[in-house]
Amino acid sequence: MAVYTHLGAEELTALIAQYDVGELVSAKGIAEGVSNSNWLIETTGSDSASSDGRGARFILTMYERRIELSDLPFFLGLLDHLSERDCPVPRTIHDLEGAAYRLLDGKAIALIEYLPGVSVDHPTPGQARAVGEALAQMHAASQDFGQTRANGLDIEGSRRMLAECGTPALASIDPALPKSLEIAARLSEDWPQDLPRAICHTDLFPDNVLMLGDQVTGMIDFYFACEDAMAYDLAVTHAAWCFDRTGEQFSQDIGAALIEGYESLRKLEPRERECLPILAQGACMRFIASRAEDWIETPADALVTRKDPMDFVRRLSFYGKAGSSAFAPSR
Ligand SMILES: Nc1ncnc2c1ncn2[C@@H]1O[C@H](COP(=O)(O)OP(=O)(O)O)[C@@H](O)[C@H]1O
Ligand SMILES: N[C@@H](CCOP(=O)(O)O)C(=O)O
Repeated sequence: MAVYTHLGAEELTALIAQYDVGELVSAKGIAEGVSNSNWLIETTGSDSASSDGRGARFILTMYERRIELSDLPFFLGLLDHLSERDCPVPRTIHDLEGAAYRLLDGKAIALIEYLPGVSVDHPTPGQARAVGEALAQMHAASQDFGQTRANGLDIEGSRRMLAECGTPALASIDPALPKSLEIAARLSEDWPQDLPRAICHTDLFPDNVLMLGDQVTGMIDFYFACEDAMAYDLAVTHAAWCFDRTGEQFSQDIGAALIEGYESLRKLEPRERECLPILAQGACMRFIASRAEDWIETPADALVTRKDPMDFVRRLSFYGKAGSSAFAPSR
């Protein structure tokens, strides 16, 4: 689930009245997601690409965890920048005073364009190809964004987050988990610093991509977006799309299609290709760290499905053993 905060009908009606989107018709809490509270909002207005004669639909997001208020102009401005450049990204709906976000009881909220599509559980090579292409399009479109944000969960940030969990707490999740600390230290020492950069999504999992058939209709959840190496973003997406949920089964075909789609718009430099194995291991480390921290900090009775860090320990081990063969074209 991800509705952490209850908003009453009166509160929602008053909130929607602050936007030029018509009157509130309905608001339904959205179960998916883990970080923020989200509602699907319907209004009497028609100011939305998704309007189908029944009114207009929007996503209302209340920012709950891991998001600094000072980063919101970057995230919401990025949505507008990318959607203006025809990337499949929802735009931010600004309020009557032009503000991209508002505060409600001390929490930030934003109204976001609703995009059609569904998240796939078992992607096909055609879908992976489209995702690779959409990622490359986003990297190109972000070049003139003009704002930047550091990656707080880069390899050193991930190593620190994991270390702060403490060995006993990590071992209580799984006895094999503390070993990741040593690997994180090694990756941090060897991390490449010379790769071409752009604004990256850094969390482009299947549940953050909306699709209709083989078409990407929406890339959402840009709340980890930051400046980093473009090949790192591709490596994150590879780790997120090319395995079954638990990380036991790797699909060479999905990986090859993803990279082929990316390279149809932006060819990787030889140095970027050479670094893919270490970048993918760093990507796994980032999700091991955040999942371990969430696992330890989430109360056992919270209505949130905790994600297992071991799913990414398995991927990490795969990338460590496979090296560059994990990124080879399909046979
Ligand atoms: N712009 C959008 N258009 C359509 N559905 C969306 C949009 N944004 C979010 N959603 C829906 O809300 C769910 C949760 O959103 P997400 O941003 O991933 O939340 P969280 O940050 O909590 O992970 C998504 O899985 C999707 O179903
Ligand atoms: N994709 C990450 C978790 C981040 O959560 P999101 O719902 O905000 O995408 C993971 O799988 O660990």
